[in-house]
Amino acid sequence: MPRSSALEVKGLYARYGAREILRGVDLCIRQGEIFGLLGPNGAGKTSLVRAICGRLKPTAGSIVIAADDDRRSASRPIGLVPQEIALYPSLTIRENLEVFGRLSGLTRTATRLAIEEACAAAHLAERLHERVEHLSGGWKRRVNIVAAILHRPALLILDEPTVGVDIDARNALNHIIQTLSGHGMGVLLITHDLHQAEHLCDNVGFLLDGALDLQGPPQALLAAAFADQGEFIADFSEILSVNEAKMLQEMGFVTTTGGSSWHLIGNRPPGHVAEDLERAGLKPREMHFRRPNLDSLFLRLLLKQTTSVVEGAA
Ligand SMILES: Nc1ncnc2c1ncn2[C@@H]1O[C@H](COP(=O)(O)OP(=O)(O)OP(=O)(O)O)[C@@H](O)[C@H]1O
Repeated sequence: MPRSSALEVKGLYARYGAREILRGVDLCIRQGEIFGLLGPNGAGKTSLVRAICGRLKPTAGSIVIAADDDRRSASRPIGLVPQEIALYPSLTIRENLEVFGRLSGLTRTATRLAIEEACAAAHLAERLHERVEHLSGGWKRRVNIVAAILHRPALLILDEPTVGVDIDARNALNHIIQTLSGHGMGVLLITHDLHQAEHLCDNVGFLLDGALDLQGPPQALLAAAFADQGEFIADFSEILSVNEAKMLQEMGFVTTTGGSSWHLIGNRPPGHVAEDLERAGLKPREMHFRRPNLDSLFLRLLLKQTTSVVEGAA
C-alpha cells in the first residue's frame, strides 16, 4: 500500500450465513483524510467496520491498515468510537481514560502523557476530575473519542458520533475530528447526517447493495450529478391520494416514501413550478427551493436502486 494511505480495502466480500452483505468494496483513505461512509439502514456500514476491525471474516478481498511509525502501540492501528457510549459512568474522565490507555497497551507514563495531549485537543483538560455520569451526551462523546485515540491510531473509525447531540456539541465534535485529521490521522466517519458529511468530509462514498456506489469529494459528486440544476421541494400536510401522487409524478416529482414530501430537480424556474402545482389544484403546506445537496444525491441513488430492484423482479 502507498506510504500515505491509512486504510486500503480491495474487492472485499463478506457474508452472514448464506446472505452476502459486502460485495466487492473498494475503499482507500489517505492519512489526514476524513472519509464519510453513507448509506441507508441495513446497507452494511457496520459490517464493513466489523470487517476492518477483524470482527467479521471476509470471504474474499484484502484490508490493509497503515503501519505508522509514530504510533504509540503496535498492537492496535485502529481507534474505534462505537455508536453507543462505552465508558464507566461512575469513574471520572481521567480514570476512564487511564483504563482505556492501559487497555490499548500504553505504559502508565505514556498514558498520562497521551491524556494530556488528547485532552488539550478536545478541550477536556479542565473537566478531567468530573464523573462521566454527570456529563451531557456531547461531552460523553468527546471522552469516547479521546479514549479511542490515546494510542495514536493510524485510522480512527467513528460510528454516528453526532447522534442525539445538540448543534453546539456537534460543532465541537466536528472540530475535534478536523484537528485529528490535521494531525495526520485517517478518519472513517459513518453518518446519516449528510449535512455533516458534506461540510466535514474530504471524500464520501455511498454503500448500496454491498458495494461503494459513488465515491469522491462531495462538491465534485454534486457538480457531476446536478450541474446547475435546482431542487424544488413541496411538503404536503398529509399523504396524498393516488391521483394527486400521479399528477406530481407526471410533473417529474419524486418521493422515496410515497409520503408527504416531494422533490423536483431540474432547470425549471421555481415560480413556474409553483404555478404548475396551483394549476393542478395541488396545495403544498410549504415549498422550498435549494441547490441540490448530498440529501438530493442520496434520494436519487435510492430511487435508482428501488427502480432497478423493481425492474429486476419484473
Ligand atoms: N450478526 C449478524 N447476523 C446476521 N445478519 C446480520 C448480522 N449483523 C447484521 N446483519 C444484517 O446485515 C445487514 C447489514 O447490517 P449492518 O448493521 O452492517 O448495516 P448498517 O448499514 O450499519 O445499518 P444501520 O445504518 O442501521 O446501522 C442488515 O440487514 C442486518 O440485519
